[in-house]
Amino acid sequence: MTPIIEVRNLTKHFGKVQAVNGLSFSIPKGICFGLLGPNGAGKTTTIEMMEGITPPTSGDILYKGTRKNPDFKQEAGIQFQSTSLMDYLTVKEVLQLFSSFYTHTLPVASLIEQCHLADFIHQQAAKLSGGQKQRLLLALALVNDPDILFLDEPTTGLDPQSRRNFWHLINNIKAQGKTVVLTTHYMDEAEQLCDHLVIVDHGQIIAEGSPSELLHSHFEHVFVCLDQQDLPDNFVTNETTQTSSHQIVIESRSVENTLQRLIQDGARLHSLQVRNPTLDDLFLKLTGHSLRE
Ligand SMILES: Nc1ncnc2c1ncn2[C@@H]1O[C@H](COP(=O)(O)OP(=O)(O)OP(=O)(O)O)[C@@H](O)[C@H]1O
Repeated sequence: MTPIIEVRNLTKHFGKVQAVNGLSFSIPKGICFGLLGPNGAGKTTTIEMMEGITPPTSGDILYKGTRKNPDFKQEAGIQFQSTSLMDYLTVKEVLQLFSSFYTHTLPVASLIEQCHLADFIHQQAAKLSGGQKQRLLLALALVNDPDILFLDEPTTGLDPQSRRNFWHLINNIKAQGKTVVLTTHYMDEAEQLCDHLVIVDHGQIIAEGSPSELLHSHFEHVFVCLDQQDLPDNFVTNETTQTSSHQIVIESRSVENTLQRLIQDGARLHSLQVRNPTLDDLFLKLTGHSLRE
């Protein structure tokens, strides 16, 4: 089946800065596709080129198999990283205003219900909390009932509860068969929402696949973590260890064997944690630095 978006050898220079450096990927219809990378990796520039906001320096972007598809503007919904709203309008008035820009729209009542806006429809946009504003921006991106929804770092700055609420809304949108393209630097967001991920650093793809494929193909072990002070001075292991601040992280292929040896060697286990590798660990392994740096 023709991908809904296909990107070929995309580059973008801003003067001497090479923001995007030869990206190629395809987005099948109906999935949640994520661009994951640290600040400055080129995510916003890439999504804005797909949205048609920023012209590429070189490369091609095909929508439903063609370069210039006149339907794109009617069929795409965009939530920018930051948007200025008419602060003196109420939530309902903003929704009505944006609806007037399109010929085909979803009923305002349905947007209010889908994005959980009912409790503050008469509130001025300026008075919304961070989470409420993001839900309004999501509703505005859905006004034209888009086939494809672009979300640029949609939960940056939100508290954990608001982020989870937002993820719930995105999963409902996915369940309607819409394609979602999002950028994020949160590995948990990528793991929760994305069916397929492209991990970018310095404008280039460093890994690609579903979150579970990526983790299974790069890691055969789990992490056994202990406070440094709980290990005996003479502790030696043939497993790979990393030290992060005051913690020792042992890459263990058998938790049972690692624990047995720790006990034999007289380690104290009260700070023990066993955890699976994350996308942040993968990023660290591939680039030598953390997603959060
Ligand atoms: N309009 C511009 N003019 C000059 N440089 C730019 C411009 N837009 C982006 N850049 C540079 O291009 C690089 C990629 O920026 P981009 O915003 O795409 O990264 P990002 O991954 O989205 O980061 P963030 O998560 O911080 O938004 C950065 O070095 C940035 O400074």
